[in-house]
Amino acid sequence: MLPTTDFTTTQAYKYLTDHYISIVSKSLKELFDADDQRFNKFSIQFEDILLDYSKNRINDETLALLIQLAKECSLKEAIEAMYSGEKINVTEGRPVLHIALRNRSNTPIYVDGKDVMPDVNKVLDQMKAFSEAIISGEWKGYTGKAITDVVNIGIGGSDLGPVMVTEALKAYKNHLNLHFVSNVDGTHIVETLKSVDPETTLFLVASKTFTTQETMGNAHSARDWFLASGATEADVAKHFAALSTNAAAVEKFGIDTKNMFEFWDWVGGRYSLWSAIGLSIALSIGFENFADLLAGAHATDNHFKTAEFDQNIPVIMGLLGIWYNNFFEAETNVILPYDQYLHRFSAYFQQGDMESNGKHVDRNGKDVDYSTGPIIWGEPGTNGQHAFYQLIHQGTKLIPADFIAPAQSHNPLGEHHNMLLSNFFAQTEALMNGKTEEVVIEELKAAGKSDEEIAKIAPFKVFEGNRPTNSFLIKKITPYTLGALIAAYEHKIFTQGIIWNIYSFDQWGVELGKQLAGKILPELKDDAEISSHDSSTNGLINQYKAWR
Ligand SMILES: O=P(O)(O)OC[C@H]1O[C@H](O)[C@H](O)[C@@H](O)[C@@H]1O
Repeated sequence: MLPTTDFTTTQAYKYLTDHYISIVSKSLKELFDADDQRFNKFSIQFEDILLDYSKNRINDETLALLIQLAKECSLKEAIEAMYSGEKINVTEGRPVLHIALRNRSNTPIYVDGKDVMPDVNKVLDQMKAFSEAIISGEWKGYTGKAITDVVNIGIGGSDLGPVMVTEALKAYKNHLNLHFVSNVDGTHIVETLKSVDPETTLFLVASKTFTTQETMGNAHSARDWFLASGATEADVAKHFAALSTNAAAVEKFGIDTKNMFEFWDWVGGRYSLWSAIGLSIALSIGFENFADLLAGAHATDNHFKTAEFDQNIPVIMGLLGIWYNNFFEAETNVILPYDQYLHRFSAYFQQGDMESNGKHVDRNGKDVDYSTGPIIWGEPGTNGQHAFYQLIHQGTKLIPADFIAPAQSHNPLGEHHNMLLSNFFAQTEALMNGKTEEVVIEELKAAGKSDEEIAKIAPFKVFEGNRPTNSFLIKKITPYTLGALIAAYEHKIFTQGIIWNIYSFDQWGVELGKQLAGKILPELKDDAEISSHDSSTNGLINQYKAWR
């Protein structure tokens, strides 16, 4: 079972509270001046990933105390509990085993006394055979033509992972055109169907529960569109496959269970890209590349389980996040990939992190009196620099930032990659060092400004710096390194959830809105005036009825 320690009652937390006072008065620049070994000390290389975390507001003592905190919160035991298939998702009564989906060494993992690996491998074999048949053109649509387009219909965890990874690995893409429909807004499916041909399109209905309103709505509309093209019910089997844990609902929908790719309730939706939900990834980049993605994640799983905490990338990421969240009172964490292919990476971890650790009740069922999961956001560099970096550099909020960049580009083009990386290096340096008033004055003098002009403008040009960053330099974004990176972020979330003493693998907070939407939907059927809600909701519904 997971520990239930309140981390604010640990010795380490008390020491960290005092230690914070000594660190907060020091600038990063001073910390670097005081220790020429910072980079060597505070960086970790794992496989082809280098994490430099030296530009954080820490010193040796901070790190030692944070590691002590992890130990006092029994992080090691919690990792063991997850990996051994204990039902650590207590509120849903399930184990948490996305690690089993990428367990390429096939060591047995038991759930209720049964090794899950044979079933995992069976579905992987099914995905391999299916994706190869589609990619090679051996699989034919109902008029005998090969498949050219794949439409994944899913939302949340059944959409964001496949979207993020297929975009991130576009350089490995084959001839198939991938489309993703998630929003219940009819625009999404209508616009997608405009660009595909029913004779050559494969629909993947991706839903863990196979009850999600949006996905079921879109899947029904896709099937209606398919049948309206002249295809028959018998043709559905050639054009629809299901990725789900719910065989009964798949059958009820009319998808042949031969075309169903199964996964299990111990896979959380936001951790499911490694499961059958990743079929669109395997179709887009081929099964071997998908297997490499799993292998990269497996390498990180082993690293997380076995590396000492001071050499453990997910543990360090998690602890630094706690340092800022709970001592510096930072509210957000920005993720900034300097790689256009990674443009959905931050959006993916908005769900991964915020749905996991956006909780205010601890594992004892009590309200917490400390801050838990941060707000995750971000966009690729360099675009973000020209949009919101102003606030990161000169705003009033402390925003710890993760910078991610590949050393090798898939698209070497003239000086582009050096230009991109020069920005990547420059930003973390600028955030750390800032720019003093003296330097600003020097610059203005050199530009020929008068003393009066300088006095007027100088304050606005000062950067206080001292803004913390992590830098991930990755040799190249390959399926393997991407798998390793995603898994590192996943385990960072786990680390933080354990220390905050919350359950990271349920998501009750998304239910209320769904329930209420279910009540309101029948009220929208006719034009009768509504008075069953508060005045705001009534007013909005009635105006909607008047205008529609
Ligand atoms: O895969 P599904 O069962 O369709 O669920 C799709 C998504 O919807 C839910 O509301 C959850 O918040 C997500 O965690 C989940 O990924």
